[in-house]
Amino acid sequence: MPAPLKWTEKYRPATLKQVLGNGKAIDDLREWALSWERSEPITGAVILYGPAGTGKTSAALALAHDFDWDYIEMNASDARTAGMIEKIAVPASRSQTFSGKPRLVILDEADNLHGTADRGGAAAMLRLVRNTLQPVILIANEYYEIDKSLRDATRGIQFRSVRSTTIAQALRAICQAEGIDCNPDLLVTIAERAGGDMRSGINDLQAAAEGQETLREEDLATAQRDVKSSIFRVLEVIYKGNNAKEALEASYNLDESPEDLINWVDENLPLAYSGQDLLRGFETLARSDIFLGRVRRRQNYGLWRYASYLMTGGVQAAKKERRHGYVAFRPPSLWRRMGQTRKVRSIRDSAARKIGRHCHVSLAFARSELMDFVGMLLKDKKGAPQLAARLDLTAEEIALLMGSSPGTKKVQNIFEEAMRIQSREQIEEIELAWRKSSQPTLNKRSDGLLQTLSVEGLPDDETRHPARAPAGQDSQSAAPSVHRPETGLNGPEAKEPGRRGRPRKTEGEANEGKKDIKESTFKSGKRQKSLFDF
Ligand SMILES: Nc1ncnc2c1ncn2[C@@H]1O[C@H](COP(=O)(O)OP(=O)(O)OP(=O)(O)O)[C@@H](O)[C@H]1O
Repeated sequence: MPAPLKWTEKYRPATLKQVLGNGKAIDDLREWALSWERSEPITGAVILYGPAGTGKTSAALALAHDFDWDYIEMNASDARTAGMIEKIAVPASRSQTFSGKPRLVILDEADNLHGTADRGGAAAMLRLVRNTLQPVILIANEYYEIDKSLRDATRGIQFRSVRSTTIAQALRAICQAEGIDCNPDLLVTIAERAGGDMRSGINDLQAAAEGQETLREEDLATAQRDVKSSIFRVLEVIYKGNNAKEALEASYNLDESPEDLINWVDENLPLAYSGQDLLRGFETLARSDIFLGRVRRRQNYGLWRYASYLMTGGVQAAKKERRHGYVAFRPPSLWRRMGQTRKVRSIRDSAARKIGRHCHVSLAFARSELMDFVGMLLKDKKGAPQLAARLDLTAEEIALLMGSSPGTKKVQNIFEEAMRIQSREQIEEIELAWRKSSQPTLNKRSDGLLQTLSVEGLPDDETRHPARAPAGQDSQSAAPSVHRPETGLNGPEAKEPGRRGRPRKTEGEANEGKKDIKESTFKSGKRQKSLFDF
């Protein structure tokens, strides 16, 4: 059964007028857009910043709708940010649309670059906003987490928490649309609890009211209790309760997979148990881990059930001695350690994946046998850019393979030259496609021609062009969405439920996006020079 549509998506404002509150921010945004319409832009880019759930992303999307602009949207916090900004957002920001109207470039989570120490991404974003020929909107929660140079090059527009009366008004409208009879006092309670976060208010209302004819106080209380079913409460039930079924059921409401939950139980077991209880507890946990291993090896998720029984009810049953007193639970230290090296590991794996794909060997083989070899090849000044272009390496990957830092001139030169090689190849492909085409005039039947070109005309060299690469693990997450007003792709289904910020795309959606990128590339065919003029 498909997951029910989140009300936050169902009722996402379609126009700027529908974005409630933050009148000054909306006026500033509109004024900036009008300056672009007059071709006298106040600034190339603006940063919409402020607390979560206050309508920043909605306002950016609504702006594109109101002005009938194409838009391309990317999540800037992705590990491959620098490369994707250079390859997708920069060309999009420097090329004209077929209609001649501006194309809005939206980069969500622009402040997360700093957190992931992605200096390459920050530098790419700075280049983007300084050289853009198209309007760019950066979205962030923390203005001061964004590099100062980036702040100086843009205009900041602040979004503030939404007033509870405004949230209550939105909740009332949703209740009416859903045909639910809602007591206004209850709506005010939900709105006040939301603390200025409209998304949170709408989510709370949905949790309490969906499927009901009338919203009652008890529904609200139950929904609140469910929300509070946090990992700490589940740990409490496991270690302190004496009903195995209850321990298992408590874990059902958690937003954690058994793979994550076992780390929590493992970390906190020595804090909660001692002596023989601790020994038995770890024995049970070890058995649970065996099932998790089988799930991973066989991809048989049915076995999660046994792993979950053992790590919740099983661990609870291992306790013979009743314990009292407060235990300060803590998150798994394994995660803390892994978090410190996660970035490096993800760069290493993504480089190995690209090498493996190109050499037709497994990721493991590429990692253990070929990485050093490729590193050596990259030290050859002449061949390095060509190799980096073939493998589609990012600056971080080149640096890792060469054992240097991404900021060094050597690495930057290879990366930039590789980008130029890729761009040249793209132009050649486009020219080839044009030559192949039997209908060279754009004016007549241009849409059909563009369709033909984008679907059939291009040789599909997946390895060189990540925008067209097969939706592997990494390309999936970084794939941007390109939208044209007439395609109607910007519907509510575009966002994955339950995820903050922009959605990760499914394979199908990512491929859809890639086809659109091709189309919009061709739509700007008239201005190919600027499109590839890095
Ligand atoms: N000002 C608003 N008016 C109407 N609806 C809103 C408003 N703010 C948020 N919402 C609702 O909350 C949802 C999430 O809002 P949105 O994604 O625009 O928030 P955001 O400020 O970009 O949050 P984040 O910083 O977490 O990305 C929207 O889909 C919409 O349903």
